[in-house]
Amino acid sequence: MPEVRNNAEKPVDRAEQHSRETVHRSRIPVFILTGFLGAGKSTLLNSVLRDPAFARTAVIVNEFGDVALDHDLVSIGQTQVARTTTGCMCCTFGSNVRAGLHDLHTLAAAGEVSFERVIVETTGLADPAPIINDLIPGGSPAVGLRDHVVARTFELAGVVTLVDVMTGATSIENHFEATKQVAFADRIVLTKTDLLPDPGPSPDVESLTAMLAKLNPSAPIEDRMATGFAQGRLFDPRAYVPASLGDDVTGWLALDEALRAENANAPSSGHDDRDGIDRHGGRIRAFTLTRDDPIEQVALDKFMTLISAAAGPRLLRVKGLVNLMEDPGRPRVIHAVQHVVYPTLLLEAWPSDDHRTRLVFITDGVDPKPVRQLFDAALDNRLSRIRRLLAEMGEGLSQALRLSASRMTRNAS
Ligand SMILES: Nc1nc2c(ncn2[C@@H]2O[C@H](COP(=O)(O)OP(=O)(O)OP(=O)(O)O)[C@@H](O)[C@H]2O)c(=O)[nH]1
Repeated sequence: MPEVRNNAEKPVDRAEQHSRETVHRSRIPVFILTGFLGAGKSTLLNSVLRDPAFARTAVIVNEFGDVALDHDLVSIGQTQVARTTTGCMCCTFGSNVRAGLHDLHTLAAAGEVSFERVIVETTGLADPAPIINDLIPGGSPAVGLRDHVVARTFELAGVVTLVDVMTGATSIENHFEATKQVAFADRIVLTKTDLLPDPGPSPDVESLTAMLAKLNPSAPIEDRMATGFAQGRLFDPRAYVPASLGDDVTGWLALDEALRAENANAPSSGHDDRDGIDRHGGRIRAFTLTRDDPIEQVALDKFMTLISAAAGPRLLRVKGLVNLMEDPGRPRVIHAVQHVVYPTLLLEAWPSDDHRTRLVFITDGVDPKPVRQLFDAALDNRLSRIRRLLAEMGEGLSQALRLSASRMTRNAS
């Protein structure tokens, strides 16, 4: 197990002090739980929600793309309440975190629910700036009664960022969203240290920790797998003070406001294009593969192996519920994060009436069409078609890689 130290003594003391203060708050604390795709947000959230101390917790889960799956994968207890929002929260104009909070407030005012904290799980691709701006005094201006109600009722109390030790460094190097998630954190948690090949100090984790400390010198860094790690403490109410996180953070918040103001003033083309800002550079795609009939385990395994070999790190995330022919009453949950395919989990029952196989893909520059074709060919065991598609995908992907490399070279010169 790597030794992960708190990287800055003074700010840790300050953060601890905030946590210990008995603050009589008039507003409900809201925590942002973020981290790049597959970092382990839902896993940690599920674990926290099982703690009786978190019985009065409301959850907002935001998902990239149109198909919500996390609401089936985040298990809430009887007294907890969850809301799912689809469409990337950071790209939605006037981010819909305020809409979600207002919805919770309305339910609470009607006496239908009661909660003492809210945890917002962002998409793995979220740029935290617009979400934070919607929740802090002096951030995005309140437009209308709804925003005023939210500002009077809720306050941002912390930003917890998870970093996967297997893929964290690559994600930070390749995706600016991952960098910003780290920089905006007031708590950082390393996940998946149990997957490291050797117990004991790891040079990779040490260099990742140094990278994180450089991006964010004040947030304490903890290891989710370390003895004594207290996940509940991550959600101790405290004051979230962006200015204490450095100039980059305050600059990004200001830039976000300017971007939103510019977008709001842009003339409408009639296509409602002011509804959102694509902050992910147009390359990131989310799509879903579905199958009505149960599928064979062997076909599923074949497809997952082929697609992860063909698309490699451009396959940012796959998650899904699978209806297996061998055991149709109990869905399998599958997860892949970049090149890492995780062991399949078994659910004892379907979480809803929808028993179709649904696989959500988030990719970087990978066209959905050949992925769909490969899925169909693998499930129907059409070997010659699989071979042809793989050859075409290989060529298509290497062309895409060459293009983006030449674009990067042009931009750099
Ligand atoms: N071994 C190990 N696996 C983990 C850990 N945390 C998460 N996982 C696994 O990593 C995969 C992704 O975890 P999730 O919790 O779904 O990740 P996420 O951040 O919610 O994913 P997105 O919402 O898609 O960004 C799942 O297979 C988890 O079981 C960990 O600390 N150790």
